[in-house]
Amino acid sequence: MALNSFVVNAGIIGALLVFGSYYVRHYVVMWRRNPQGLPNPPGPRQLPIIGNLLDMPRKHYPLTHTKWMRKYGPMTYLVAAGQPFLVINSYDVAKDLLDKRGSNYINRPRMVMAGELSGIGKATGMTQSGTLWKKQRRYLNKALSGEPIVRRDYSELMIKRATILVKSILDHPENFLWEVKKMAGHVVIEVGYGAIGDDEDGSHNYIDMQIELGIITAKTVQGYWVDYFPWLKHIPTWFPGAQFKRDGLRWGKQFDATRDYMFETVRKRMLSEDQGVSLPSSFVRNTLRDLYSKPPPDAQQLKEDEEAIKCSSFSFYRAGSDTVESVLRSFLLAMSLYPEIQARAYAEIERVIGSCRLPTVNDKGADKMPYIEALVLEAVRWNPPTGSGVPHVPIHDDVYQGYFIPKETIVYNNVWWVNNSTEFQHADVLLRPQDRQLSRDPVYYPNPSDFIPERFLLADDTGSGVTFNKSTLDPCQYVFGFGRRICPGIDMSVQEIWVAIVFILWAFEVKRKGGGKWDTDEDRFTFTFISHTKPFDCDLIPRLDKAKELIEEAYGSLSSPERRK
Ligand code: HEM
Repeated sequence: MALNSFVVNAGIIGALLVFGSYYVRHYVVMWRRNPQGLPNPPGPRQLPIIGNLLDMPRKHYPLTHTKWMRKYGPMTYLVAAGQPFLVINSYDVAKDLLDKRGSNYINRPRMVMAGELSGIGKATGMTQSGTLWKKQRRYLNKALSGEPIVRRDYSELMIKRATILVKSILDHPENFLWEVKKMAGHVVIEVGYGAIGDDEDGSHNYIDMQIELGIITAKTVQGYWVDYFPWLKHIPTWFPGAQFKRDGLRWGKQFDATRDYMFETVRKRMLSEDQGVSLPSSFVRNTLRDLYSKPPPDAQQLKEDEEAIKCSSFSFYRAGSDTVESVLRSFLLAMSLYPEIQARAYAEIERVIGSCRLPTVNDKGADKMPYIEALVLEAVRWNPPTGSGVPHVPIHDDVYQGYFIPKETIVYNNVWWVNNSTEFQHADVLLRPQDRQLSRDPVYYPNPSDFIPERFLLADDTGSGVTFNKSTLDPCQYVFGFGRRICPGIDMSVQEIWVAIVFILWAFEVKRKGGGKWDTDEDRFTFTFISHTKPFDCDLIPRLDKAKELIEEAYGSLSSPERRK
């Protein structure tokens, strides 16, 4: 008994000493770097020794960030275990800091568990700024820059994948959510690697591997003590309590093995292409071909470029699937909850495309189908996939609106907030008009929790239709992030979401099935790192026999590996 209480007391004292040393070090460093004594932005009161450790959310970040917004205004500042955090709750502040001062707010947080132990840090989105990251961005930007390039290079593939999606739902309507997940995964896998699995022995199914890695990623970013106390990563794996390290190293090996396998498979086949083996176009094949046709002057640079291609192709795989799936799930849930909106969208599809041909990307455009264009934006806004953004980190100290923001602060930007106009007026801090908020701002989006594509439309002068309303804030301006780290996949995502939505509505009527409570945002969405709808059920009822025939015909003309489901 006495020994037990000694161990407990020693543990508590040890923890207090560790926290205390971080706390003291943080304030000494701040005092030295901020000689004018400028205040930090407002935030919850910091307790001695542990700072704001108890205030830090472990889940539902966007909801907690929104609460802080009501209390502290456009910026909330916290310190936990010596690590400063800033939550931006305003579009204009995000533009000022992350866009206009983008060369400063360019880094990512040091995530010891996810980045260093588990190897996820090799993904473009986690790589710190520097030569490797710049090279990765250059390759990604070249492959994805601009709507015309996306339309030219990826439309055919997206139409093929949407055809397979509709065919799969026709065959197994009960699996519609799984089929949507697969489509989102298959598009990026095929763009990246030209195949959705290893065709030689069929033993590597890339989508299963992707789902496994997704589960691991979700575990690693949950917040481990080692993220607060990086020295913990040096404790030996056999040490009691070092399970996190054993897990991290195991997961890291799995990440590396998957990344290497997928890259090397394409590279080896590409090198034998000249001997008559033909290989489908893909990001890895095309960028490696360009690289090998004009190799850099020295072997070291060549190695760096190969590494950059390997990591950036893996980013398609990791960053471009869950996010698109999230928007498509939001769209399906909305269609089941708002049948009158679905009817309006289908009327436009029927008028422009009809039932005698498949949709094509040539049907896309605010001049051709403005309602569908608005529907896509509303699906993106309704539940932004990364509600609290992906954190940025400044490399230098900064002063903004009289507040001191230390370098290495972890900066979240909350693109979500739940509110309604009454609550807005009663907010503890009155927001100035220029501190515009994001997806749930009643000033920008009246009745923000409702799914209303019309908010992006105006009745046109002739009264015969609608035109696009350019004065409504386009959610793509914030949902895809800010500054130098902005998502390189915006055009690709918007086009892919458009193709999937049009194919689904053209082929099916989405009907609500089952009960459940779907009234509020909290009833509908998970607010996890990638926020999805909660599981829901609906019937997808085929609209027309002719549509079914056209899909069967298009599907029949695909080769067998493409049809592999
Ligand atoms: C609806 C779909 C998508 C959403 C909502 C989304 C959102 C985001 C956001 C918020 C960021 C962080 C930006 C920042 O730091 O400010 C990001 C980064 C990134 N996204 Fe996307 N994304 C989507 C689809 C895609 C696709 C299809 C790709 C694949 C090509 C992709 C590749 C990336 C990469 C590589 C980064 C890291 C960029 C960097 O750190 O330099 N994303 N995305």
